[in-house]
Amino acid sequence: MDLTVSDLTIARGGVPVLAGLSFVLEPGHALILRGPNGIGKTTLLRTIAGLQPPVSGQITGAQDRIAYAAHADGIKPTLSVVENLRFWARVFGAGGIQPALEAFDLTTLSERAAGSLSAGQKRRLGLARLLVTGRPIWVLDEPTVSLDTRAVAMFADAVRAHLAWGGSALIATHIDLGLEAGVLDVTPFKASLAPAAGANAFDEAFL
Ligand SMILES: Nc1ncnc2c1ncn2[C@@H]1O[C@H](COP(=O)(O)OP(=O)(O)OP(=O)(O)O)[C@@H](O)[C@H]1O
Repeated sequence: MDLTVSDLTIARGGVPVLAGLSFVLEPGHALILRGPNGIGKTTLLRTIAGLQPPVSGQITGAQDRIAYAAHADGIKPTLSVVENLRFWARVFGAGGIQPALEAFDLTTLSERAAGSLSAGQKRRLGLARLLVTGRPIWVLDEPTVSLDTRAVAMFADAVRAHLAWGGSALIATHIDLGLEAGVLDVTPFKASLAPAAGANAFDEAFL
């Protein structure tokens, strides 16, 4: 099933950031989300993931089908690497823990407390989590932060395998992942700014 976004307007802190955005993401395809800092990429991904409502417009095909990886890794520091994956597999009712460990070269770290991992290792665990969700649409916000060249290649391989399985991915990134993917540049959808008072509003829900 496609993920379809129609005439979407989104806001952050009460200020519209993007307006009139429409696109379709089909199974087996990836879209790279591009645009300058602060334009609203994270806001768009959060809206598609259902963490905030749109101001207007429609999102269809997203319900219970999205695995979202935000800037934060979302890992449980006191659980081991393998316990983290078991936890997420149980939350999503899926599995495939061993392949997830292997895909991100985490097998030798599987009994380590996640809180004791390096930043790049934590990021690999956060991404391995995607594989145990069983969810078809990956929505990823700067997934390669802290990753070295080898880990970026592991991640790109995992995305390719996901697409080959019939999944899809929407990825905000500033680097070239070497994927066959479309580009969604949101720069033309920048909304005109609301009055200055609105622009200063702080939205705690984003923390
Ligand atoms: N907690 C907040 N409350 C209100 N406004 C915020 C908050 N956090 C960010 N903003 C503003 O919302 C706008 C959109 O931010 P967003 O994080 O979606 O941009 P982005 O395109 O993902 O940026 P980047 O490339 O820097 O990650 C920016 O102008 C930002 O200053």
